[in-house]
Amino acid sequence: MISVEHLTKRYGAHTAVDGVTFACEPGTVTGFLGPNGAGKSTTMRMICGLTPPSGGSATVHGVPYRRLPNPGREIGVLLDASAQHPGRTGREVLGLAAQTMGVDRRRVGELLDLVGLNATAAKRRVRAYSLGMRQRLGIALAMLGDPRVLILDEPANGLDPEGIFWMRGVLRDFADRGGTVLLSSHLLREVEAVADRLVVIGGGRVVASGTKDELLAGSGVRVRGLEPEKLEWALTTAGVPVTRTADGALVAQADAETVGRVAAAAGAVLLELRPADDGGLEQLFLTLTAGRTVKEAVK
Ligand SMILES: Nc1ncnc2c1ncn2[C@@H]1O[C@H](COP(=O)(O)OP(=O)(O)OP(=O)(O)O)[C@@H](O)[C@H]1O
Repeated sequence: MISVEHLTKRYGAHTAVDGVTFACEPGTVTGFLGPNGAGKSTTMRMICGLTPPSGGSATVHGVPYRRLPNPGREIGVLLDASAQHPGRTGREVLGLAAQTMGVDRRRVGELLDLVGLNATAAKRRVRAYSLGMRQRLGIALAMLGDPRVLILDEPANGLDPEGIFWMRGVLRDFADRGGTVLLSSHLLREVEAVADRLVVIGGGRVVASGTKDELLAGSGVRVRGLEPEKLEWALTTAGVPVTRTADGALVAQADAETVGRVAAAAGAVLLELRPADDGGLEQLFLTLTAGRTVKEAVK
C-alpha cells in the first residue's frame, strides 16, 4: 500500500507538486499519468525519499521510505534506467545489488531470465545497452529483493511494442500475486491496458483519479442515428448537449437510457449507442492535463 497525502514540492517560486493525494492498494496497478513536466518524477522521488517534500507525506505500508531498514526488500524502484554504472555488466549490477540487499545470488539468474536478458546480454557492459535493455535491467533490479511494492518511472520508455507487452504481463502478474504497482507514463495508451486505476496529474495537481470507467462516467455516450440531423435536433431540443464526431456520430452528454428515450420519443432510429470509447478517454486525458478540472472537462 502506497499512501500519498498532500505531497507538495516547491522550487523557489515554482510549485512542481501541489497537494497531491492518492493511494495505491495491494493487488492493483496504478497508472500515474501526466504530460512532461506535470510532476510525476518529483512525486515518485519524494515517495522514495530522494527529494525532500516541502509539505505533506508519503508512506509505504505505513512507513516513510527512509525509515525502512532494507528498502530494496520492501519496495522495488526504477526511477532512471540510465543510472547504472556504465562500466559494469548487467550480471555484475544485479550481483552487487543482491549482495547489498542480502539476496540469494541465484535470484540474479532468475531475474535475468524473467526480463529477457540472455547470457550474452548479461555479460555486456551497461554502456553498450540500448535504452530498452537498460529498462529491462532496471526492472530486474527493482524486483531483485522480492518486494511487495514496485514504483517505476516511465518504464516503457525505449521498449519496443513487444517489450511493452512483456512488461504489462510482468506487472499484471506481480499485482495479481498481491503486489502494489505504481507506474508513470506521459502516454495514456502505454498504461491504460494494464492499470486498474489511473491518477492523472497536470500542473503539479491531481486532476482526476479512479478506474477507467469512473473517469469516463459523465463523459457521455456515443450515438449514431439513421438520420443524424433528426437525432441531433431531438437531443438538442431535449436539452442534451451534443458534439459531432468526424465519422458522423454524436457524443451526447447524458446516460444511454436518456439518449435512447429521447430518440424513441422523436422516432429517430439508432444505429449505435454506447459509452464514449477510448477516444473519449484520450480526449478526457488531454483536456484534463491542459489544466482543467474533471467537471469542466466532461461538461
Ligand atoms: N531540481 C529541480 N529544480 C527546479 N525545478 C525542478 C527540479 N526538478 C523538477 N523541477 C520542475 O518541476 C516540474 C515537474 O517536473 P517532473 O520532472 O516531476 O515532471 P514529470 O511529470 O516527471 O515530467 P517528465 O515526464 O518530463 O519527466 C517541472 O516544471 C520541472 O522543471
